[in-house]
Amino acid sequence: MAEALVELVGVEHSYKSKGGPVPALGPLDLRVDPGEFVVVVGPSGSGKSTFLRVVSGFEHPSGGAVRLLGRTPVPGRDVGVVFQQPRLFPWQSVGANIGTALRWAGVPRADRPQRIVELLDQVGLGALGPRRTWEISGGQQQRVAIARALAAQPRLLLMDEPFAALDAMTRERLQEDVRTLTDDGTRGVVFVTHSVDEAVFLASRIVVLTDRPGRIALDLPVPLPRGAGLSADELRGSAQYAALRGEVATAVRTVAA
Ligand SMILES: Nc1ncnc2c1ncn2[C@@H]1O[C@H](COP(=O)(O)OP(=O)(O)OP(=O)(O)O)[C@@H](O)[C@H]1O
Repeated sequence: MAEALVELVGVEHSYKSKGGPVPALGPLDLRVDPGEFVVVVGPSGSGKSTFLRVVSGFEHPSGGAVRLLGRTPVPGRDVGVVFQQPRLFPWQSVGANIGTALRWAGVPRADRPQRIVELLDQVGLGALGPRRTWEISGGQQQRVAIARALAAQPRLLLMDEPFAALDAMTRERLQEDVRTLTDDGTRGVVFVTHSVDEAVFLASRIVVLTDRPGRIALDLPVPLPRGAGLSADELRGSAQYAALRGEVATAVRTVAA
């Protein structure tokens, strides 16, 4: 079996507070392999963000072991992270924002201009490199954030409700693009959302968390077609999509009750 991108064994996390520890996550076991698009869905406060912080290494778990590509995670290495807000540098152009991410990733200066063009193309921003970040829309800013996360060519991309602040049309367009990120089978995505629709559309596998502390209530493969062929509208309109949507929505309602 190929090396796991993510391996969690008995992972749990509690926050310290004046009233004593607040159990937020686990214990849970999870393995994510290359080519998987895992969407973690759960009610508000179920530990979804905690889960991503633990996987990325920004938070050290209170118990259990986290392995990213077989090693203890180091924040900022191995993974690309996209947050709800794009967090761009407003004093830099769109291209320079991506250039900075390439510099952090250790890409030689001479190679950066070509990589900036490629990354802008990949996220559908073609000619917008010279623009300032405030001269582009919210959806375009989030595309820049995705390009920055892809700059280091990470095997694993972590996304924490990245489209929550966007209008419905922009969100759907970005979902269609992001859905293809695992198509070549080398990369994995772990995506957190509270939207069942978003989960069913994006995921190759859905993990439903229980109410706090978040444990795995349901771990469900999503057999919807991926890659070229079916249009997004056909997919969303299919009977299989509706059935899965119903199953996941029921699971989320049950754990939140
Ligand atoms: N720094 C902290 N100190 C104490 N408790 C915390 C802290 N951060 C989060 N929590 C608690 O841990 C639980 C999990 O929080 P987390 O942010 O991971 O949930 P979430 O599923 O991402 O929520 P949402 O969907 O509302 O963003 C929550 O009940 C929250 O109140």
